[in-house]
Amino acid sequence: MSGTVLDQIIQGVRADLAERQRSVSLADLKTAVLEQPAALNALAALQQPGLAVIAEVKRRSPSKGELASIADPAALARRYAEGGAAVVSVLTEERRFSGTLEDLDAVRAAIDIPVLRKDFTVDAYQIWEARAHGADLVLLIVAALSDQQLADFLALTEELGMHALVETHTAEEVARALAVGARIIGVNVRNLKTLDVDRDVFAPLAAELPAGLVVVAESGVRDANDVARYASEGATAILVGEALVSDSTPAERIAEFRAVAAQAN
Ligand SMILES: O=P(O)(O)OC[C@@H](O)[C@@H](O)c1c[nH]c2ccccc12
Repeated sequence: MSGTVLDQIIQGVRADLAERQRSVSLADLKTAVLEQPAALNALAALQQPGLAVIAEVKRRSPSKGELASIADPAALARRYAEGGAAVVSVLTEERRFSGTLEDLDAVRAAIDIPVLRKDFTVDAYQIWEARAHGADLVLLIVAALSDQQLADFLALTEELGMHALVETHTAEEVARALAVGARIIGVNVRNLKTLDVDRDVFAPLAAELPAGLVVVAESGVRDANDVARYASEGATAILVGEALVSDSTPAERIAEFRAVAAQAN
C-alpha cells in the first residue's frame, strides 16, 4: 500500500462504501431520512456554557490497536450522557476502528443528546446515511476533501438539518474551513497522515479562530491537566476517546473534565 496513513484508510473506506451502496440505494436512504425525526441541534448543545465534552465510542485505533471491547455501546453512551457529555461520538469506520452503523443505531436509540457519526466522509452518500441512522452531526476532515467537496458536503449536511464538525490540523486547513463557513471547527492534534500526536499544535491554530465559533480540541486528552491546558488555550469543547473508553467510571471522568475547565477559565 502506498501513500499516507490517511490515504490508506480512505482506500478501505471507499471499498466498504461501494459495498454498502450495492446493498442500499441512495433512494432507499432518502426514504429512511424522511422517516427520521428531525436532527437535534448539536451546535446549540456545543454552545452551552462551560466546556462541552464530545465523548467517543471507540473500540480500537490504527495507532493504539485495541482500546476496549465495548460489548454494549448503548450502555456506554448512557453513562457519557449521565456524566454531562454534550454530544456522543460514534466511530462507524470498520477496518481500522472496529465501528459499525449498528453502533450508531444503538447509541441513537439509547440517548436524547446529539450524536456525531464519526467516519471518513468522502461521498455525499455517507451524509445521507448518517442522517438515515439518526446522526445530528457529521465529521468532515479538511485534509481528505477538496474545497468543492467541503463546500458541497457542508451544504448537504445543513440541508438535512445537521451540523458538521470540520476537522483541521494545519493553518492552511483552518483557513479552508473558515472559507466554507464552518461554525464547529476541530483541531486534531493527531496528524492523520502519520498518526503522530503533538499537543503543541492546538494553541497557535486556536488563536487564529474568530470568537463565536465552537473550537474543539481533538485527541490526546489523557487527564484533567490536558483538559485544563486545552481550555486555557481556547478550546470551547474537547473530543475524547481513549481516556474515556479505558476508564471504569467514564461519567465521573467527564464531570471532572468539565469542573477543571471551569477553574482554568
Ligand atoms: O482517543 P483520543 O486520543 O481521545 O482521540 C479521540 C478523537 O480525537 C480521535 O478518535 C479522532 C479525531 N479525528 C478523527 C478522525 C477519524 C478517526 C478518529 C479521529
